[in-house]
Amino acid sequence: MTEQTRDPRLVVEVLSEALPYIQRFSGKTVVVKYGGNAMTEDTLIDSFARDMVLMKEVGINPVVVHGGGPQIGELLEKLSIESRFVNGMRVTDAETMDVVEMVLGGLVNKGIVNLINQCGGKAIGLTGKDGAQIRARQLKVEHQSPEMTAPEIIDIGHVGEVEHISTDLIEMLAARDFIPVIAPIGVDAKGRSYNINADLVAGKVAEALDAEKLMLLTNVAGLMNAEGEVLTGLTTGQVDALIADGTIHGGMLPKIRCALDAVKGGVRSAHIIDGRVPHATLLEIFTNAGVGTLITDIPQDPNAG
Ligand SMILES: Nc1ncnc2c1ncn2[C@@H]1O[C@H](COP(=O)(O)OP(=O)(O)O)[C@@H](O)[C@H]1O
Ligand SMILES: CC(=O)N[C@@H](CCC(=O)OP(=O)(O)O)C(=O)O
Repeated sequence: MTEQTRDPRLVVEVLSEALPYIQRFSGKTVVVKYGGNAMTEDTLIDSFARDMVLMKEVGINPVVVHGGGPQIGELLEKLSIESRFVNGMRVTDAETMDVVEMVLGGLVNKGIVNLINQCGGKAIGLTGKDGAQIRARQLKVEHQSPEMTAPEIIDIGHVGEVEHISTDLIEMLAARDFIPVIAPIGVDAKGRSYNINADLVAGKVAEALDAEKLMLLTNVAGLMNAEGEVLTGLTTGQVDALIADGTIHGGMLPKIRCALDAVKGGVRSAHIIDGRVPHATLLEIFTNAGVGTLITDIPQDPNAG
């Protein structure tokens, strides 16, 4: 429907319906993880940027943590650098780390910042190196292939896990009406850079900020079972079983783990939602429509002791 044909009474009704949600979330922090797979269409990126600005305008504090896996893959391919993943993590040698830092900290980060600013917001782009806000250490990955009897610990290079998040820089910016946009690059005490999965960073940032919500935007309708049905309200035991039988694999592994960890760490709710749906984040915050997979708290497994 065009602006001219839209019934003004409907617009006012919709605005009025959003009032209780605006009141409920005003002053609260919402961490939005914007995945590289959800950034594929210009109109969707634009609607995402508008949503962040609208949230800020109604008094919510959005903090964006972005990915960019496909964009890193594209540049690596152009440079003829091979890339592979173990347990959803990119094996990152020194050469790959340089590309990761260029793509995430440069192209992708500044692209999102620019779009939010074009929509009338005040976005500031940062990596975890700014203010040393994402302290990281090397991630040791446990890997087991079918032919192995026991898992082995393997070194996948400059891949990090979050040791500590300093929130002062984010809080200072948010208090001055800026929207922080954070690239998932960490740094250790010796100044070494780490490539960290963006879901893991988003989860830790949400915990450190004591966020109301963590929204993980991706390119699927939510966490799905083998039949393709969206699952919601799962127990940790059910998640473990879905991982063991291979239903949850690849990029969904870090996503579900960080959602569970975030709610365990005090974030009120975590959502895995479809970034291909226009205005997915607003639908989640301002309406009753359930979008994607919701994780509120960790229900007790019936068989847990
Ligand atoms: N059980 C599952 N339900 C939904 N998606 C799954 C599942 N297991 C694996 N996936 C994969 O996880 C992908 C999302 O993770 P990822 O590619 O890292 O996205 P993003 O870039 O948004 O972080 C989906 O596109 C899908 O291919
Ligand atoms: C260690 C690791 O795998 N890091 C990711 C960082 C980007 C990311 O997480 O991007 P998406 O959210 O778009 O998947 C990578 O190199 O692709």
